[in-house]
Amino acid sequence: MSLMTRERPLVDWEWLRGELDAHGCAVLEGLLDPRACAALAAGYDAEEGFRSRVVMARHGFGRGEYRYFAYPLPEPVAALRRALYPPLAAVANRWAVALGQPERFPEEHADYLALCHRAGQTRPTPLLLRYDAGDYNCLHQDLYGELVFPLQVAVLLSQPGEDFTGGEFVLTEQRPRMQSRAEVVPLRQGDAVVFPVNQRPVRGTRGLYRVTMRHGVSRLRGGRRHTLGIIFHDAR
Ligand SMILES: O=C(O)CCC(=O)C(=O)O
Ligand SMILES: [Fe+2]
Repeated sequence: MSLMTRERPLVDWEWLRGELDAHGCAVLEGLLDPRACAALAAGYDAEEGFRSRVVMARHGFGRGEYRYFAYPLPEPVAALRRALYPPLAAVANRWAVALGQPERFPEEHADYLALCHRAGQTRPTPLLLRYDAGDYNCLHQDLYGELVFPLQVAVLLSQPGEDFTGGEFVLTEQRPRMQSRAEVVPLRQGDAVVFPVNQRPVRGTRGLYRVTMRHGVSRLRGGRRHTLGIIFHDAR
């Protein structure tokens, strides 16, 4: 999949960088078309292609379930992971400099994965999530080892209002010695939200400071909601 057509870039990376710096998150509208969304969501029930299934209530993660894809990832998922990584790595590197962190991220995802694999993080992290009425996802961070790529993406595969109600994507930002700030991200089917895994730099009146981010999903009031999660580091 190419995120750039000759006529029009599918993603305005300049704009995205500005949104991420200013607000910590950004929405890529219509990243997947409804057919691609439906095909991915229907794949949730496939017998093969996944390495594990997690029932959230069993772990205190919330209510609902998810499945981690196995390698090789389905082509649309692999293509998205590959295509979204380079521009996000540029943001990640700027953030690392701003936060005074020593790590730098290679330009290509294959090279970053090689680092993960060398560090023993070899299991794929892209996942499909499924929520039914009453389900929710507690605020969390998707950390799976020492190596953390600081941005991740979630694509809403279902149509709000039609397939489900409630179930909003929520981000919280915990500021040092201050009260936390919440953000609800409105998404339509096929929209992707880009957000920080763990921390991000915020420009305050007295310089840069570091905030801790968490994400989750509010309770579904009805219907069924599927999401595709794209995390760029692999898991131990
Ligand atoms: O279902 C959602 O919108 C959130 C999914 C999630 O937690 C993730 O992709 O890491
Ligand atoms: Fe998550």
